Amino acid sequence: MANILDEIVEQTVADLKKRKRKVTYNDLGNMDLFEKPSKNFKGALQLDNDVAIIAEIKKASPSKGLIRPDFYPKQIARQYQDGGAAAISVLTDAPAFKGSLEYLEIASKEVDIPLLRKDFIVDPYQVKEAKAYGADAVLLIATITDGHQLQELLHAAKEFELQALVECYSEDDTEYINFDHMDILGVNNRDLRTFGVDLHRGVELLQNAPEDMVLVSESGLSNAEDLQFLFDNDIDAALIGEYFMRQDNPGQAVAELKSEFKNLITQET
Ligand SMILES: O=C(O)c1ccccc1NCC(=O)[C@H](O)[C@H](O)COP(=O)(O)O
Repeated sequence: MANILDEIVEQTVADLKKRKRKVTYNDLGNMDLFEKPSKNFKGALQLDNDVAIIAEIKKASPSKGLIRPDFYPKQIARQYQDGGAAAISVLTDAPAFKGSLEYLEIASKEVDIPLLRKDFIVDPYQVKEAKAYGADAVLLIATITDGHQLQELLHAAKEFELQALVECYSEDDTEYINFDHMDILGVNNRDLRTFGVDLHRGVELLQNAPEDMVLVSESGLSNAEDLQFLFDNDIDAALIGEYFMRQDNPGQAVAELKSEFKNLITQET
């Protein structure tokens, strides 16, 4: 059955054709940020006695429409860093999320914490593009690639010194992927047919991962109890977009969430 990802990928492939005509694969290597040394995204997610927060710059989404009308990516990136985010995810898909590669570039020039390009990556060109616009890591969605394509994209990430967060949606994905060539695994808690989120299902799926994998829970997270649940299940990081983007000061919201979570786990021990 076709789902929202099929529609997004179809659009991505069409847009990609146009972008490749404007900026060739070789041209990407001549862009200023291409030479910027990559930061350690994976290392930033491995905190002692804590759940790392990957805060997302997200203007809109297919499930919620426009989320943040007053949208200033430079300010948001700075606030996220000041609020204690371990890393920032930047949505660069334009048609479905009103994102842009420019937001990635802006964030890269503003902050020192690692940046994840969150998009629907199906072509090594997009991996090189991520590097050229200042990303330190890329999101690779297992569901929209076959095993061979995923390996090709992981290889491209390695070539451009980017780390990869491989995202799964269901058991079908975790069953076919080859864990040998990856070290950060995410599960998206969102059901692509209903857009409902189920944190427990996501955490259950992450329990199947090899022991040394860095684990990320994505979508629908919004409070300290959610983080506590992840912490109790040995999940390393939480990727949070909408909740922060709906707050007046997204960075302050990161700081408050971190502090509430700390209080909770202090009570627990
Ligand atoms: O956000 C959506 O509506 C969406 C729909 C279909 C595919 C992906 C989608 N979102 C991308 C993401 O994975 C989220 O932006 C990210 O995990 C943060 O989620 P949230 O905290 O719920 O904004």
